[in-house]
Amino acid sequence: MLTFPNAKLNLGLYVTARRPDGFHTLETVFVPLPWTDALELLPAAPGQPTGIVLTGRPIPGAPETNLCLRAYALLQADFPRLPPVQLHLHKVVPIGAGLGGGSADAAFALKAANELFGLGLSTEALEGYARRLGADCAFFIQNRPVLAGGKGDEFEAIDLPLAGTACAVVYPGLHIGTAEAYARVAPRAPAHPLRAALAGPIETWRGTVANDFETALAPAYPGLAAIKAQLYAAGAAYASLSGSGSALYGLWPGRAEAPALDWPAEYLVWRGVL
Ligand SMILES: C[C@](O)(CO)[C@H](O)COP(=O)(O)OP(=O)(O)OC[C@H]1O[C@@H](n2ccc(N)nc2=O)[C@H](O)[C@@H]1O
Ligand SMILES: Nc1ncnc2c1ncn2[C@@H]1O[C@H](COP(=O)(O)OP(=O)(O)OP(=O)(O)O)[C@@H](O)[C@H]1O
Repeated sequence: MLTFPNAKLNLGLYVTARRPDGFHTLETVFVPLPWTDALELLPAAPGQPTGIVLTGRPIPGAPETNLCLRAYALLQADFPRLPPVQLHLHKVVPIGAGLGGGSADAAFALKAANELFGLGLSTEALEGYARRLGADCAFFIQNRPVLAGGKGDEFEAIDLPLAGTACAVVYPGLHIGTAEAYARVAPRAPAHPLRAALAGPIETWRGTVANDFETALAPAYPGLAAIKAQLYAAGAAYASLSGSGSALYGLWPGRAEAPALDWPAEYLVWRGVL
């Protein structure tokens, strides 16, 4: 079975408190971003153990630690008759970008195994497995816009005026580790509750919708603010860091496509429509 795990963007992100277990509570909105990896899951050849072939963008760490294998191992612990599988992950989405790429791969591996082997797991059950793999991971099970609370894994539906909005995502080649980014944030209550702020036209979000990681990361990564300024200079109605960075995005409602800007050659840029 061939799937295309997509990335996500965060619209607003408030780190509201530090929890006793070291994680943080969030208020954020997740939206799917159609920048995708490719992930194939097939029964392994007879006599072969479970394995993964990795192509595309290099992934730090040993292949055995890949989140897709960890996802399949979780299912095998509860379904001992699941056969060995051969996974092929072609990595496209940048890593350490705040785009949730690794989490998406793991969630899509769970969904593919559920379907291929007829496990009959409900959406809630799949989200339960996903939560054990990463805070972001459960979002990718339903993969539709949500207002998220808790660790970023408790969801409420939200309607957003985004359909047809042109978008550019800019990854400046900096790998910002998620734990490192959280360690730099001072938790606080949101200045503007997110659901109400996002109910306004996109043009108003600049004054009302913020990502707490932007200020927290600014001293160590001064180049991020310059990218955001370039997106606004190019006419974006709204621009922000996604998640814990280092990718930033701009939104151009009512335009067929985002402008092609003159970014340094080492940057990765995705342009498309949400
Ligand atoms: C920054 C976001 O992308 C926003 O959507 C996510 O919160 C990150 O979620 P994720 O990559 O799935 O994170 P995990 O793999 O679960 O956790 C990585 C590390 O990030 C920190 N972490 C993560 C999520 C959270 N709510 N609080 C945290 O403090 C913890 O130090 C944790 O050890
Ligand atoms: N399939 C995968 N894709 C990406 N990273 C993976 C994968 N499996 C395991 N990893 C590990 O997870 C780390 C990336 O996690 P990190 O949280 O920084 O980035 P991300 O998952 O790409 O997106 P985000 O920054 O939004 O969480 C990598 O350094 C790598 O060691």
